[in-house]
Amino acid sequence: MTSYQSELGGRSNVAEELAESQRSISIAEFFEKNKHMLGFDSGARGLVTAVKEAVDNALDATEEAGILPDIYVGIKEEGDYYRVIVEDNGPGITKEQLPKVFGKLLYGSRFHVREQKRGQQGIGISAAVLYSQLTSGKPAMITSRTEGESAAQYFELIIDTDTNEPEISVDTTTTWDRPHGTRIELEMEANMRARQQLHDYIKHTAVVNPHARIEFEEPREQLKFERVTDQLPAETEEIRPHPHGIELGSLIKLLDETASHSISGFLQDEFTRVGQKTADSIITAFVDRHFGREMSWRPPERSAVETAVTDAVTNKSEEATAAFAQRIGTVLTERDRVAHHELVDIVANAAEHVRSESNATFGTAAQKTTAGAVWSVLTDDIESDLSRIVDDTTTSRKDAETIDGMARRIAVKFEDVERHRLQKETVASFVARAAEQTETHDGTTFGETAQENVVSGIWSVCRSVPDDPPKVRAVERDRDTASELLGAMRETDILAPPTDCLAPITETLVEEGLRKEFDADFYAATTRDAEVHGGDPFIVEAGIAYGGDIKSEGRIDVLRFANRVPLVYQRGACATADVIQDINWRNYNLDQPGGSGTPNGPAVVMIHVASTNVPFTSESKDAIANVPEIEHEIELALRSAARELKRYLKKRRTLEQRQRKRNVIADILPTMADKLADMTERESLAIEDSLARIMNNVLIERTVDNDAVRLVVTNHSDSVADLALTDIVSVDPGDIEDATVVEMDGEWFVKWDPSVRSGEQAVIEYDVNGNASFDISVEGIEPEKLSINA
Ligand SMILES: Nc1ncnc2c1ncn2[C@@H]1O[C@H](COP(=O)(O)OP(=O)(O)OP(=O)(O)O)[C@@H](O)[C@H]1O
Repeated sequence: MTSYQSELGGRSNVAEELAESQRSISIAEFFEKNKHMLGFDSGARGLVTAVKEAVDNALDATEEAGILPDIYVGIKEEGDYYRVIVEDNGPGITKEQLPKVFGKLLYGSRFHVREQKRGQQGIGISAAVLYSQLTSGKPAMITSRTEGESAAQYFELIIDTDTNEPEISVDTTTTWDRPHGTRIELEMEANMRARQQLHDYIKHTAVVNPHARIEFEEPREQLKFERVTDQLPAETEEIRPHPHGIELGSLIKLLDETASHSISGFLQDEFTRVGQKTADSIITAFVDRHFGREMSWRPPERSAVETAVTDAVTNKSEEATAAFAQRIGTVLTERDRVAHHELVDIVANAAEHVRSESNATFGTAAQKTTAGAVWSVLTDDIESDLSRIVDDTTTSRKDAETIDGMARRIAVKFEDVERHRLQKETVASFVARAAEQTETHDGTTFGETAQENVVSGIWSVCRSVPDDPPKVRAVERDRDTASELLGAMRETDILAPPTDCLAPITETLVEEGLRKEFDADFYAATTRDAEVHGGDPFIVEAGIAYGGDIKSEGRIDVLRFANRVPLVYQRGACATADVIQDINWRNYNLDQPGGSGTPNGPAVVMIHVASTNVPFTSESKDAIANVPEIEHEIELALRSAARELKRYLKKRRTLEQRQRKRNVIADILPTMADKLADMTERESLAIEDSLARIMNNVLIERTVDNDAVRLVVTNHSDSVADLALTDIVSVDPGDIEDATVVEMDGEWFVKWDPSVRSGEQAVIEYDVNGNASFDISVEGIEPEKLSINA
């Protein structure tokens, strides 16, 4: 860079020279220099990112069109380069859109849409095109066919980085065996060092997209994932922003763009979950913030009110004045408290009342004078009113002197407040100042909680004013007013956003996905209810697989997904990692050396965040940002799945203890039985029967007497046993009462599902002709709780 340091003193020249070298930077130029931001920081990573961007788009496009995805991913070595091919059976892209979709960064259909999609930014696939042209010098080759078109479009293009526009070198038609869809071929400088991540991405994509058929071919390996369901994910709906999640800048932009004039219309038109009632509540809170509320005071004696009115009114007959004064006195003193605007109303209504009764008129000027006079009486002794509020709202016993001191000091501050109309912060500042003065002058502290209580006490008797809220244009023009509206929106209770814009994987499929991928002993899954962050709804799901073939050494594996896309990089920078490390996994019976960090053991944890806008840490969408609302939900989802794991592990431990006990008894019992038989010269005991009784087990016994077979279930446990028994018999047992018999390949499957209560027996009997063999299997009970003598 040119140095201007020697040109001391000639600052204006430096500025001019600098000005000459300043020019705008095209987005494509920017990303050309900052490839890492988009996940193209190395050849190994570039390959994974290119595949990921193209496959995510393929899945989005097919699902949007209601088509079950059929995707081919190929990676081929081409001399020093690699060629990435991704093909889908989606709706295809029109000839007009195609060059921009692939040849222009920040061009896409999802950026402005509040709906759960894999793609968000309109940058992914064009970034892959940019990376490919940068490293290989070759254009992107794209084939696309829309439904019903006789031929497919074929384009070769690069991105002109100066203009961020596509530069088309080939534009022709071609034949293609797919009736509709898109195929993209990119050549790039790359290597297969990230083979593991690539495989993980493809495998895990298949896990959370069981409706997709994915074929994957790379130089060394070929993988095929058949679809396991014909059910497309639930269709998602686009939604408007939620009032709780919007920022001030976005609110002002919406105010600028809306066609509504009133705030009520604006709120109902532009936001989700805002109907007339919610809009009214927001507006009340907005008016409170914008105009303030008016303090209401306890009415004085009726006679004082009447005297004030009589003294204030001139030029009216005595009779009419008395009627006017009486009316005001009656209505006012019937009220618990009265604020300034209420007083004005009371006076106006009294004037109307007197006019209808006696034809005497009290015009606007008379009403104003009257209201002024009554207001003086009403606010004559606000100190004792405030004293009562301070006393009622402070729980710890403050002495009367402190209470009165506070009340007196707050009351003084009302003197300068017109109509006693003020914002809550002003009330708070009055109270804080009064507390300060009380401490200085009386030496008594009035703590923060006590101050807050007094503020709430005063604010709760302040009345909302009837003024109309400002119109949309006025709010949009004034940042402070817009901020007041935003505060009101955030403070109002509003239903959580609808979730039809989200398509969670669902508990069943999370569990099934884990089953497909891991041979474990135990699985648990949770799908949380929707929550909001930044105006966008989101749902967190979590799953745990434990035991079985999962490796037990080292840290547990964590599978992360965002909008059904596996996240394979930046594990440590992800909100999921922070949440996992902060949980005390020892509480859930997992090994966690030192009591913090990722736990050890034979477990895999899966976390899915679905949102209309997943907050990623960067444009490469590798890691979820630390948004507190999302972290909280991740924690709750994980804890819920972990609780099930804990229950399972506890039960397993109990069963293991039970098994150990059984083994010990089973060792001793035969010896004891033999000894006893010897001594008593009786037949030896049926060991299994005794064992079952000692262990409180369910006992299954078969006896065969000549051809008669008797199968008995005795329940020694203290709960009902619902069993599913299958006895495979080598000869035809004929029909059996209470059981079904199915013949298969010369064997008879006797199926019996007895439900046996504690302490009871169930029996079936059948005949076999000749020498039969039996093989029994039992389901519906843990093996540790079962004794079989059959
Ligand atoms: N295979 C495809 N079939 C149909 N349309 C596609 C396909 N690939 C991309 N598109 C269209 O091109 C647009 C741009 O895709 P791109 O990958 O650049 O961005 P995105 O998917 O919207 O967001 P992100 O940058 O987060 O990936 C998409 O929004 C979509 O409208």
